[in-house]
Amino acid sequence: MIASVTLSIVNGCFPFLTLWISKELIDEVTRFIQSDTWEYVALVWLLIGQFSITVLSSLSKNIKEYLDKQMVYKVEFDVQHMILANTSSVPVMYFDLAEYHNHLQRISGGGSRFLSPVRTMIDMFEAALSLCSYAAFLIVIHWSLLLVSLLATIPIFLVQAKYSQLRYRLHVKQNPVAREAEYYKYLLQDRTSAKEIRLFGLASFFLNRWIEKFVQNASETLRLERRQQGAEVGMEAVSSFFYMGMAVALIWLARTTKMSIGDFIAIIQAIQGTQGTLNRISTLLAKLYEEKLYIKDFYQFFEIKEPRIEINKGQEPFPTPIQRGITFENVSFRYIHGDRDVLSNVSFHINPQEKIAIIGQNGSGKTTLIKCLMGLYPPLHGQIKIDGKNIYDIDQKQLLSNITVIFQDFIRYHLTVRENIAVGDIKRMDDWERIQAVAKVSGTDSFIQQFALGYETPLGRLLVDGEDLSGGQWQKIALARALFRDSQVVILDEPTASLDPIAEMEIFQNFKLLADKKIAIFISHRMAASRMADRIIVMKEGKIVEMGTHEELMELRQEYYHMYTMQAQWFSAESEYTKEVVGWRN
Ligand SMILES: Nc1ncnc2c1ncn2[C@@H]1O[C@H](COP(=O)(O)OP(=O)(O)OP(=O)(O)O)[C@@H](O)[C@H]1O
Repeated sequence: MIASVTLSIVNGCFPFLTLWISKELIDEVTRFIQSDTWEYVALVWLLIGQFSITVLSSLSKNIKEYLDKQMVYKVEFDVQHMILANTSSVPVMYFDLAEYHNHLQRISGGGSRFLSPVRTMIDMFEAALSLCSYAAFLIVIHWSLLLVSLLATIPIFLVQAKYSQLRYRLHVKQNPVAREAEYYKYLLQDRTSAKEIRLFGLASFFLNRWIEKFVQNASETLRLERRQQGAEVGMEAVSSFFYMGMAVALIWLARTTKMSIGDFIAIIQAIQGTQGTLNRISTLLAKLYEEKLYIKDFYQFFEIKEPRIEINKGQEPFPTPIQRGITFENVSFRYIHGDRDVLSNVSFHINPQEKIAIIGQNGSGKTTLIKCLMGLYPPLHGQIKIDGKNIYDIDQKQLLSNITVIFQDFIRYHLTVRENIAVGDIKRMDDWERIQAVAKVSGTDSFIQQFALGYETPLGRLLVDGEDLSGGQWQKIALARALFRDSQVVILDEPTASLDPIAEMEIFQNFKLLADKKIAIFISHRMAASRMADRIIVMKEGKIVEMGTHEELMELRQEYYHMYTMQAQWFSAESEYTKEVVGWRN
């Protein structure tokens, strides 16, 4: 930036130098033509001088242009890097906060916000230079001329500063509406939503929503703009009034003193020049003020501290191998904006190498329980312990690397098959043998062999030649990824929801093998799968209502029994359900 500013000052000198050397050259050429002698040394030097100035001027201009571009990239890089470093490391709970997303969107304008004040300051520097020369001229005539010129600018500056602040406040207020508009735009542009938008004929519905939100923001902005323009006209009238007073005073001076017409015109021009420059400085100052607000907002984003979000600062190592197991002690949890406990007083213990199934109706808190175990969501009350150590005392990296989870909404990475599996343990990216082994166990290998590029086939539609997979095939890839990571605890949240019955059967047959010597937790709505577990936890409305083996729970004849028999009845020709459903056909 310093180099760029220096070069703009240097560039400003070149026109004077060019003018001067052209004048000298013309004089020298005239003298040379009229002279009888061949004295050409001075002429040659002047030509060399002109050549050098042209080259140097071009060099300096182009270096400055390059430096400016480099500055844009550097600032853009730093800004984006800071944002990405933040979004990829803040506690996951921040993503549940709408304010976080609003703030993120406000600052995502990029590096231009940072470069703009730099340009404004350079402009101000130039304006200040010309102001100095006008001011010097006016002070020589009378100091009051400069004072009145300064006073005349104050109203305009005040209006501009006020509206800069109003514009910033409006921007903050409009942010949620802008995000909403963005969402409707996304729905209308996104590949995955394209089918359903057409199926339900939602295009004009979302388009109208987008128009509504867009127009709402645009009309508010324009209303403010109109008010500002009106206020500026008023303030300019006030300034002109000052200047008119000065003009009258000058006319009176011209009449009563010996001021020449030339002096009078020069003073009027100096006053006009001062007025113009001061107005420009005032506009630039207001702009700088507005830019300051945005930059402050940018830095505030990185200082957000949500008191309700506990940061995991544990240092202790993860117990390896786990010897006593995992314990939930009276754990209660509530989402940050929630008004009820999603988990309440949950207590249970999992022994080393035990296989646990968690079942329960939709929304009963199964996934939330897993998110708490991973240390992503701190309990409101109670503790989660592994071998007696509170998970918040364990180093977070170690905790996460010892727990593998496949969530229902796992990521479908637009990477190659090999990379999709290997991201499960990025350090072992090149462990070919293991990649192939887990691909075989998860059932991925059989369909990968059909692709010409095999494991190097890009998946998804982002890359050229990318292959898209079916829901079940993606799920197999996710399963392979989880297996690739050799952790002590494996958690599968609805692992087989998209799998066909044969694949599901295979996965469950392999499950004991896959999770051998590990603690395994799986959440499933397929009641039959829960029979594989050593113990079953039944959840209802955030509480554990039953716990035991399949046989024990069946004997209890309560929640589990009802859920199990209800599903089993679908397959029994004698059951009431089957008779009713078959009855629909008749
Ligand atoms: N990020 C969140 N913010 C606020 N509430 C949430 C959030 N995630 C889940 N919930 C609420 O917490 C409750 C439990 O959700 P959870 O996902 O744990 O249920 P689940 O038992 O896994 O359900 P399913 O069987 O449908 O997957 C639900 O009522 C849901 O509305």
